[in-house]
This record gives sequence, C-alpha cells and structure tokens, in this order.
Amino acid sequence: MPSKRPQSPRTHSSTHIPTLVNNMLNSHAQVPQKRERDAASDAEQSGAPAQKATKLGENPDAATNSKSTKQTPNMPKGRAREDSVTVSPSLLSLERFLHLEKTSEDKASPKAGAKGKGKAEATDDDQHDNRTDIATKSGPGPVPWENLSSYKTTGSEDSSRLQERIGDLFAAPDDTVLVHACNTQGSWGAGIAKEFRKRYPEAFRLYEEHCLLTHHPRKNPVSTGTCLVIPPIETKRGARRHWIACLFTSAKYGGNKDSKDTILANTAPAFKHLLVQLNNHARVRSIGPAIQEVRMCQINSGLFSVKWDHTKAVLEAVLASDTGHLKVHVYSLPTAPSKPNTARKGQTTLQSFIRRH
Ligand SMILES: Nc1ncnc2c1ncn2[C@@H]1O[C@H](COP(=O)(O)OP(=O)(O)OC[C@H]2O[C@H](OP(=O)(O)O)[C@H](O)[C@@H]2O)[C@@H](O)[C@H]1O
Repeated sequence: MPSKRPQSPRTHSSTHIPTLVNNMLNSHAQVPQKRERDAASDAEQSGAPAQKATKLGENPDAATNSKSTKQTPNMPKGRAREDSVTVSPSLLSLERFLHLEKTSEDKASPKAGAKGKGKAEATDDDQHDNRTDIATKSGPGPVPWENLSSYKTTGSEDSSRLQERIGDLFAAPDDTVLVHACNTQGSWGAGIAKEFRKRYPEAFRLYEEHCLLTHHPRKNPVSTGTCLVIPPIETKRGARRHWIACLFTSAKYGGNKDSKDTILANTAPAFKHLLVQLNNHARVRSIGPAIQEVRMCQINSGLFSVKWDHTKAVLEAVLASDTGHLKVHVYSLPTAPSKPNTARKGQTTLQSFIRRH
C-alpha cells in the first residue's frame, strides 16, 4: 500500500518567480558546478572511469585510456578519424563527478551495497523511509507555482533559447542530446522512458548502474535536482549517435512520485546541471564531435502530471540565467485534430455519430 508522503519541510513565500528560480539555482546547482571543476582538474589522475566505460560498452575500443585517440562505439569509421576523438575526458569528468558525488555521500551515509542489490529490495516501507531521506536532500522545496503565469520571458519565439516544435523526439540527427525526466530508482518502466529503454539499451544500463550500483535507491539514492549525461554509446548496428540526458526531477515514480511542486523545484537545478555539463563539453570538446542540438520532450507533463507551462517557465528562467548559447528544442507529438462538436445539447458525440451512420 502506498505510504503517505511527508510534506516537504520548507516552503517559499516569495512570489517573484525569476528571483525564486535564481535562488534555487544558486543554492542547489553549485555543487555539480564545483564537482565539474574538480572533475576537470582531477580527470587525468584516475583511470577508473575509462575502465568503467569499457565495461559498459561492448566495443572494447570505446574507452581504453584517457590519452589515446579512439572511436566512439557507433561512430562511422571515416568520421572517427576526421573528428579524432580523444577518449573520454568528458565522460571522465562525468564519471569523475559521479565518483565525487558518491564519495561525498558515502561520508554521510553507510556505504551502499553495490552489486546484487537493487530495486527489488525497496519495499513500501523502505520507500517511505527513503522518501523521507530524499525530501531532505532534494531541491529547495515547494514553490508557489500558481504564480508562474505572472512570469513571462522576454524576446520573440525565434530569439528564445527554448523553442517548441511538433514532431518525434527520437527522429533527431546524430550528435543530438535527447533529454527526458527520470526517477532515481533505476526504472524506465513506462511512458517515453520505456521507449528510451527500448531504443538505447546501453544508455539504460548506464542509468541503471548510476541509480542501483553507484548509488543505492534506499541507502544512498541519486540526488534529485541532478542530471546524468550519457554520451553516445549504443553499439547496435545503425544506431544514431545520440546523447541521453536524464533529469532527475522525482525521486520515485508511479503513486510514490514526488509532489508537483517538488518536481518543479527539482527541475531547475537538474536542468542547470545539464547546461553546465553541455557548456563544459562545448568548451573542452574532448569526446567527439560538437553537440548539434538539444531536444527534449515536454518533460514532467505525462506520468509526472506537472503542467507543461509550469515546467516550461522554470526551464526558461534557467536558460535566462545561463551564459551558454545552446538552444533547446522541445518536441511534442502531434495531436489528432478535434472535430467540431455537432451534437445537440444533451446528446453525446457517440450518439450523434450513430444517428448519422
Ligand atoms: N516520441 C515522442 N516525441 C515527443 N514527445 C513524446 C514522445 N513520446 C512521448 N512523448 C511525450 O513526452 C512527455 C513526457 O511523458 P512521460 O509521461 O513519459 O514522462 P514524464 O516526464 O511525465 O514522467 C517521467 C516518468 O515516467 C516514466 O515512467 P515510470 O514513472 O517510471 O513508470 C519514467 O520512468 C519517469 O519516472 C509527454 O508529454 C508525452 O506525450
């Protein structure tokens, strides 16, 4: 039986959304930034991340040591030489970040049981305990999102860094980052996440490892408000060279998902964390070709039940405070055009359809 979720201990009283979002970003997203900096300076010192990449990718050439020039697993051969991919500093810094995150969290909590422990162990009671833990480490707490309508970004649609398109998220060219919202439990079990799992099994394996092995869903969960960026690693023939970005906007899923306010509060730092990593990649560009496009679905708006307009306002506020230049294209599937309702008062559309035929 789902446990009653505790209320988040903190609330915001301010009504100025841009300021609120900035406060959220400043208070919550600096840790990843610092980790990124540390990661960059420490990247040369550790061979572990490259080994990990080797283990995850089926192509042993995908990552060997940080000094050699290699081809990413699904990169066409000619292209590999042309781009002269130096192995993994970006992946290294990502993995290094993950390692640092784990190390700092390990200090605060008992060491996570690694292999052999997984989501099957998380009972409802465990989940309840876990949720309480997570509430204290999540984003800065609920925000009065009903005031979001008072916040409008400046600039035309064309100059906005967040642009909405109709179409399939997955029909994206190589070197596109596909962004979606995730839980921290290692599950891509429904909605668009399930589709990601089907199309990007290697990326799923990395996400799962991040949630279940590097972290532990109960004892040492992934922090909400962070983002896992997975470089193109699919080895399947014909696979697109897509990056996958997992925004951890809710600790759990289904009936135990976070409240809408908490999901929104987590979205800002998670998205900021994504931009930090992508900007860093654009600057250092040490793992293959430049990222051409960032695409996301209308995150949080399906199974997480958050109104898209609310999430969009958060994303725009984050972009407004970001110094990078990447644009984000939000793709949504076309909806079937609705026919005008010709039914008479008191008559259902089905009834009128039956009469007509
Ligand atoms: N091909 C396509 N192109 C473009 N847009 C597409 C599309 N296919 C679907 N969409 C739309 O993409 C939006 C998000 O839709 P979703 O409901 O999946 O995601 P969400 O962000 O609300 O929630 C995340 C949790 O849902 C999952 O399932 P579990 O909770 O694990 O069971 C995960 O694991 C997470 O935890 C909706 O607007 C869909 O119409």
